[in-house]
Formats: sequence, structure tokens, C-alpha cells
Amino acid sequence: MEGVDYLADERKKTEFDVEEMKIVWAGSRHTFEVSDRMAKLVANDPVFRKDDRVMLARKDLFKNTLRKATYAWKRINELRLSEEEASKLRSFVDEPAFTDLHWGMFVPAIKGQGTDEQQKKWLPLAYKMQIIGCYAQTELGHGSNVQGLETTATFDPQTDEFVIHSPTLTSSKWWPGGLGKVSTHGVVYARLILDGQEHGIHGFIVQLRSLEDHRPLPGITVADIGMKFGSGAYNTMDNGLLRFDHVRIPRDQMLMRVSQVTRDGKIVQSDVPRQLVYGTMVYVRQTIVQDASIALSRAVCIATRYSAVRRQFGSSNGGPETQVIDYKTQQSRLFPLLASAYAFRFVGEWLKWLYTDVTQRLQANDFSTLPEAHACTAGLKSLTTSVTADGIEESRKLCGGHGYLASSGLPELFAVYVPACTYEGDNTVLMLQVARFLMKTVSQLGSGKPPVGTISYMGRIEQLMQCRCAVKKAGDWLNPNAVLEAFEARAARMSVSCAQKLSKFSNPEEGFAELSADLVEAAVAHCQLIVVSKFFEKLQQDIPGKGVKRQLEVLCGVYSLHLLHKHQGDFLATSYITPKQASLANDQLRELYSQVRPNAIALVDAFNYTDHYLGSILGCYDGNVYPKLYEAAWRDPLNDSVIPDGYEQYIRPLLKQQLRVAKL
Ligand SMILES: CCCCCCCCCCCCCCCCCCCCC/C=C/C(=O)SCCNC(=O)CCNC(=O)[C@H](O)C(C)(C)COP(=O)(O)OP(=O)(O)OC[C@H]1O[C@@H](n2cnc3c(N)ncnc32)[C@H](O)[C@@H]1OP(=O)(O)O
Ligand SMILES: Cc1cc2nc3c(=O)[nH]c(=O)nc-3n(C[C@H](O)[C@H](O)[C@H](O)COP(=O)(O)OP(=O)(O)OC[C@H]3O[C@@H](n4cnc5c(N)ncnc54)[C@H](O)[C@@H]3O)c2cc1C
Repeated sequence: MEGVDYLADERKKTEFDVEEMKIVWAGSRHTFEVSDRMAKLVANDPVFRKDDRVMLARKDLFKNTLRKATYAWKRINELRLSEEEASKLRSFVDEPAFTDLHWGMFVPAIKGQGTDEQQKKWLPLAYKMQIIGCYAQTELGHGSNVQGLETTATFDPQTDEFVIHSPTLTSSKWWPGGLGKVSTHGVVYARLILDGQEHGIHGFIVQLRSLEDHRPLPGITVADIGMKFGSGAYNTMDNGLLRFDHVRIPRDQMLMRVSQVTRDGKIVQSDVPRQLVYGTMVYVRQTIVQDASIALSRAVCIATRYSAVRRQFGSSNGGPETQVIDYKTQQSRLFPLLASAYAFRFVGEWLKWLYTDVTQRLQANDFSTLPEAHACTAGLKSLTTSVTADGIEESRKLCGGHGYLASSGLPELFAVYVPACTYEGDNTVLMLQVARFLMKTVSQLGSGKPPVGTISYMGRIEQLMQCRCAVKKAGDWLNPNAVLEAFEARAARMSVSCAQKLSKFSNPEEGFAELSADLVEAAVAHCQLIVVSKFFEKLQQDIPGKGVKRQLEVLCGVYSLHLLHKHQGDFLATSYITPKQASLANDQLRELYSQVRPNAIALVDAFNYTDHYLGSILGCYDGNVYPKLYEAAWRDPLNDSVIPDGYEQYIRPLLKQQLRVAKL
């Protein structure tokens, strides 16, 4: 039955202009056009096939990734793709590769922390991929605690060189992507030692492998760290280990935008704050927030389409059973994830703007917004990746048994995605950074320095500590001001409560450690407020297209009210709402689910994902799930023969033995 759209009836129910929603989702008509073109380019090229990935052994998998990455690079050059087009192409290839770290961390580290001269020397080589780089920060013994790294870079004034050394086993670099088998160079983070004195952690460009024969250079030990979680998944990446035995590099290979080491071994600090050594992480965390909406929307697209296809129970007079998407329980698990995907898309868009703004300011030596940019990128990275990882797993469960099949696409998506909760900063560690920022803000209230940006609500602290929710009926929860005030009051009260408890400790660091679980909850409340408020800000923009804005209003309501329902303990405990008002919020939420229901399929169609990109039989556009599952089963290598390998050796003797036992 080729060409039949099994979801056509669902698509007929749509109450808004899907083509216009595609533009909103993409960010602009231009971005939509680029994205659509690159998605089709990848989907129509057999080299980018990925349905066999989970079956491949590690060596074949890795070689396959090398082949795809090299071919992608060839196509990028042949077609003279812009950076934007190349980056979209890479995301539709949908396979973690060494190129991610080269373009996503090595190049940005040199751009952000290198002097003009260093950029001039290294960037052209990196842009042409004549050198391939990685970001070698984490060690076997230390990841979160960057100041605890043990690798040393000792200046030798005799030769004008740094000596890079791994003094202990735990100082071995461990995890850097692209390092294990591919990178020729790395930005290596190490403790700077000048004349026996330590001067903190700095980045150094170190050549690791020969550009002639790819062998490790003298003094360097390098290898892959081994198989990771899941089949296929992140095993396409060569995360590596690296040890240095007194490796010498020229002095001008220390990245010197933040601090310089002079010929006579003295350190000179520039005006740039030392935190800029962490700048690459701020950049990548911001991209991770944008990627969260992509990963979550993929999972939700699969679960939504399948929930409309799948029927269980409720048949009367031999008629069709109920579509599982019509069960309120299914809706209450699925629609908040759909709304979260849209919410993360818009907060990601805003965060990109914030990052661009802070970068421009840094170039003009204005460092004032750096702490807020750090708090926002750290907090939103933590929040969005945690929700997305959990959301992918929930989507798998929403698809019942078939969600557990590799061909649903969900197991691999989860396995690839879940390390995002750990890399670029463990999510708890990052929330604690947000909590520090919040406690600092509260302690400075009344100092005459009004809080700005995402923290400006703290400037109305007296009002937010006293106000009470005015909601009287369920529909009042549709008022953006009511919702915003609720989230502001909750976040402000949780922060103030933590600050009050902290003030009782004579040693603030001890207090911070003791209260850290409460502090993380306050930080989560602050980050959820940012997402909710950026969704409302998006709705204030001019949004064309029949019914598009209306749908987004419904999704914004679902996003904020499901959070209010889920965290009602916070809202009640801080005495902003009453139990009755919490119950009214839940009534309104149920009503909103009914409004999402007819538009659910169209809302996931608006992501504009090709079947190739989704990589899921359950999520295919035409909804023709069962014949495809049946065909896919027959393609499994186990079904190559009727009698399995091993029958003669194991099954037959076993059966024979059973027969003998039976005869006795
Ligand atoms: C296949 C085809 C390919 C074809 C090619 C096509 C090419 C196209 C382009 C492709 C592009 C691809 C893009 C891909 C994207 C990249 C993918 C990423 C994959 C992921 C890889 C993972 C990498 C990593 O994980 S790297 C390692 C990350 N490590 C961490 O995150 C460590 C976490 N720890 C920390 O950040 C810190 O140590 C911290 C903050 C926890 C504590 O530090 P501290 O010094 O001890 O800090 P503290 O005393 O608390 O703070 C001091 C002070 O500094 C402030 N601070 C801290 N951090 C920052 C910061 N980052 N920025 C600014 N300020 C910061 C902090 O607030 C304190 O301030 P004050 O309170 O004012 O003193
Ligand atoms: C797939 C993947 C790719 C990676 N790629 C790279 C790369 O390219 N380059 C690179 O340099 N690194 C890379 N990493 C390393 C990554 O950045 C670190 O693993 C990450 O920063 C977490 O650090 P950790 O492993 O030391 O965790 P730990 O800090 O050891 O965390 C263990 C536990 O301790 C808790 N914990 C730690 N500190 C605190 C605290 N202060 N308070 C409360 N709880 C705490 C954490 O919440 C966690 O539960 C990668 C990691 C993965 C998984």
C-alpha cells in the first residue's frame, strides 16, 4: 500500500497553518529553507544511510563514521556550503564524530582564548582540516573540578618552551572526543608552573600525532577509552586517553588572550577576566540548549505519530479500538513533552542571542554580563538536557513494547543523548553554579545595584515575598501575568529561604554544602522561570499564519501549568497559591490537553523531520507502522537462515538430552 497516508484523518483535524508553524520552529524562512534543503540532501544520499548502525561492531562502526565524515567534508567543499549549511548538514547526518569536537570546541577554544597572532597561525590550518583538533580538559581523576586538574605545563626559560607532563595515573586525559584515534592536535588544559610557582589552569595547543604517518609524537601515549553505553550511539566517537612524558612545546603555543608568559618566564594578566579560560564551555553549553529541543522534538514526533496509529481497547460492535493518544493519561505524559520541545526551542533561540551579545561586549572589554551568561548557559544546559533525556525515555514507554525495538529509533536516541546530562558539566554541578549566582544576587539586594536581565525580578523582592495568587477560576490561569507572577514568587521565595538558612552558618562554604540539595531546587525554579518567561516573550512577537499564535499560546499554557502541577509543593509551601488554586490549574491543564489533541500530529509535522532523520518505523510520516515493522524483522541477520547458527552445537544436543531424560 505504497503512498497511503495512514495519518491523513489526523492531519485533516488541524486548526492552524502548518507551513507557517514550520517557519516559526525553524526561526526564520531563510533557516527553514536551508534546513529543509540540507535534510533532503542527506536523506537522498545512500552514503548517509544509518539504519544498519546498531548492528555494526565497534571497528566497523568507527570506520563507517570516518567514511561518512570525510564524505560530508568533500560534499561541503564541492557544493561550497556556507557555515550555516555545513552545520545543518552535520546535524542531519546524525552521527557523533571527531569533527564535532574539531569544529565545536577546538576551533572555538583558539578563537576565544588565542591572541590575534595565534588565531592567524592556527585557524587557517584548522578551517581547511589540515590539522584536526580536540578539547583535552577532563582527566581520569578530575572532570568537574577543573582547578583540580593535575597535568603540568612547566616553563623552561633555557629553551623558551613549556614541558607538558602527566605526573600521575589520575592526571591522564580521559574522555576528550576525537582524541582516541583521529586528532593530530589538542587544546590541552594544564597547571601553569613558572619558576616553581603555580598560576592556575591554562590552555595549550599541543601536537599529538605526526602529520606524516599519524603515529603519536615522542613522549605521547594515546588510545581510545573503550566501548560506551548502548549499541551504535556514541560509540561512533573515539573518546580518548592521553599521557604526556615531558613533551616540549614552544612558548607561543600557550593560548595567551587571558594571561601571557613573557620570554623571561613572567606572567602578565590582561584586562580579560580569568574566567574566559572557561569560555569554550559557555559557548558549547549554549549550543547544547539548542540541540535539546531537537532531540526532544524527535522523540515526541515518534511518540505522537505512533500514539495516533496505535489502538488498544474500547472497541464497540466490532468497530476500531481507541487510539491510545485519546487516553488522558497518554496526553498528560505526551503533551507536556511536546510543549517542552517548543519551549526549549524558543529559550535556545534567546540564549543564542544572549551569547552573541556577551561575545560582542567582551570584544569591547565590557565584562559586566559574563556572570549572567555563565549562570544562564549552565542552568539552561542542565535543565533542558535533564528534561530531554527523561523525555526520550518517557517517549519510549509511551510507545509500549515496540518502543523497545531498535527500529523505533528511541533506544539509540536515548543512548546518544543521555551523556549530555554529564558532558560540558555535570547537571547538578552546573545547577550549583546557578545557586551561587542566586545567593550572590540576594546578598547584594539593597546595595543600590539593581539586578538586571533574567534576575531583574529580584528587584521586586518585597512585592514578590508578600503577594498572593489572585486566581479564582480555572480560566484565570490563562492570564500570562498570573502565571509569570506565580513562577517569579516561587523562585524568589525559594532563593530567599536558602539565603536566610545560609546566613545562619558561620562558614558560608559549609552552609552551601549542607544546603546544596535545597539550593539546586531553588536554581531549578529560577531556570524554569526563565523558560516560561521566554515563551511568553515569544508570544508577544508578530506571529503570522492562521491559528499559529493560538497553538503556541495553548502550548505555553501546557508548559507552564504542567510545571505548576508537577511542582505544586513548591508553590504551596511558599504560600503563594492555595490548594484550591493548584487544583484549578490542573483543571485548566486538562482542558488545554483537549485543545492540543486535534492538532497534535500537525504540531509534530511542523518540525519538518524527514523519515531518514527520524530513523524510526514508529514515527514515519505516513504512519504505516505494522507492515514496516514486519519487513524490518525479516531483515535482521538472525533471520538470514531458518535454522540458526549454533543449532547443531547447542540446541540439538540439548533437545536430545531432554529426550533421554524423558525416556528414563
Ligand atoms: C559528520 C560530518 C561533519 C562535517 C563537518 C561539518 C562541520 C560543521 C560544523 C559542526 C559543528 C558541530 C558543533 C557540535 C557542538 C559540540 C558538541 C559537544 C559534544 C560534547 C563534548 C563534551 C565536551 C566536554 O565535556 S569538555 C569538558 C567540560 N567540563 C566541564 O564542563 C567541567 C565543569 N566544571 C566547571 O565548569 C568548573 O570547574 C566549575 C564552574 C564547576 C567550578 O570552577 P571553579 O573555578 O572551581 O569555580 P568557582 O570557584 O566555583 O568559580 C569561580 C568563578 O568563576 C565563575 N565561573 C565558573 N565557570 C564560568 C564560566 N564558564 N564562565 C564564566 N564564569 C565562570 C564562577 O561563577 C565564579 O565567579 P564568582 O562567584 O564571581 O567568583
Ligand atoms: C560522552 C562524553 C564526552 C565527553 N567529551 C569530553 C571532551 O571532549 N573533552 C573533555 O575534556 N571532557 C569530555 N567529557 C568529560 C566530561 O566533561 C566530564 O565527565 C563531566 O564534566 C563530569 O565530570 P566528572 O566525570 O568528573 O564527574 P564527577 O564530578 O566525578 O561526578 C560524579 C558525581 O559527583 C557529583 N558531584 C561532583 N562534584 C560535586 C559537587 N561539588 N557537589 C555536589 N555533587 C558533586 C556529580 O553530580 C555526580 O553525581 C566527556 C564526557 C562524556 C560522558
